[in-house]
Amino acid sequence: MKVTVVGAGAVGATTADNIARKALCEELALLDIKEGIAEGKAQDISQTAALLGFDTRITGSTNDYSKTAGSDVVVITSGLPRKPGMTREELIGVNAGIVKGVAENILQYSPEAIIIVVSNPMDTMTYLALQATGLPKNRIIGMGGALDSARFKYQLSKHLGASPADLNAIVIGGHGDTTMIPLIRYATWNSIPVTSLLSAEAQQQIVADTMVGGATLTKLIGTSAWYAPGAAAASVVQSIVRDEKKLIASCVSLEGAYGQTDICLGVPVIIGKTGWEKIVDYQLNAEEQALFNKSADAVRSMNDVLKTL
Ligand SMILES: NC(=O)C1=CN([C@@H]2O[C@H](COP(=O)(O)OP(=O)(O)OC[C@H]3O[C@@H](n4cnc5c(N)ncnc54)[C@H](O)[C@@H]3O)[C@@H](O)[C@H]2O)C=CC1
Ligand SMILES: O=C([O-])CC(=O)C(=O)O
Repeated sequence: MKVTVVGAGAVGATTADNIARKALCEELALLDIKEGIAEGKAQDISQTAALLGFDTRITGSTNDYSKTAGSDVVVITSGLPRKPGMTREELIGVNAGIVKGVAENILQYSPEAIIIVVSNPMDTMTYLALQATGLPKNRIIGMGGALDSARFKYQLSKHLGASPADLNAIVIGGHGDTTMIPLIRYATWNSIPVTSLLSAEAQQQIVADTMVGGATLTKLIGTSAWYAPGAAAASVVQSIVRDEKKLIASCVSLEGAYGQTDICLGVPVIIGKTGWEKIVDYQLNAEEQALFNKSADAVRSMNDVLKTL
């Protein structure tokens, strides 16, 4: 099994580190456009092998796509992160060109790869990757829901004084400050609905804090987060390479599911060795469906911006 991570910055390197620690593949290729960074980080992560006990062979290259040849899974993290005060959507102008170019280069050397898109604005970048590569829709997965659902569990765990591992909770919709939909009605602690354990006020606070999870960290750190994003991207890789068939909220092409077409948006999907294998219908109520439609409208207007670039 071979995995490539494009972009050896904060998120890309953390994704690679998680993949290596878990020995998810035999070969791991890191690639970046900036001279030396992928080679350096590949060496640095490789030097943890003796300490952590993994055998994954890790290579780094400066924009040499031949080194990525034959990858089964490719994670695209290349592109600008936001600064405090910015939205993810403001990154579209620079990141669209980067993601399109990277996706095309990847395809030349790894025509069978499953592509995981991380770069922001992620929903639109996933749509762009699908259009640019023309790959079957099941092989393009946008990573956002895995991270947002983990953040939702973090917020719930704080309010409940519970272990995040005892929580089941999912965020669908767009990966944006105002487009995310934490499905609190479906969230449970050890199978008990959290709605029966938390006040209405606490529930509202948890949903609101989850939605601005990325913005909150960007303000604190000065650039956007990488530990949870890297772990989340690696969890999607894991479900593919181990054919786990985990249910992970992910941004995928919708052709009627959840009432939407011609868009990539976050929905619960089963992820296995062929990519995203099926969409699970959570039977949204009228209020949730209205939020989903609003989220789709916002993402669709970002997708329209692609035509103007
Ligand atoms: N979908 C999600 O849940 C998340 C998405 N992100 C997004 O991931 C992206 C990366 O974030 P960070 O790693 O923090 O940024 P970073 O600036 O640390 O790393 C980005 C890397 O991409 C490289 N790069 C730029 N153009 C390239 C090209 N054409 N080919 C190859 N490499 C290229 C840069 O040299 C840099 O090393 C951002 O767009 C950020 O908004 C970040 C966190 C979560
Ligand atoms: O907030 C950002 O810009 C990066 C990101 O997508 C996240 O951490 O959720």
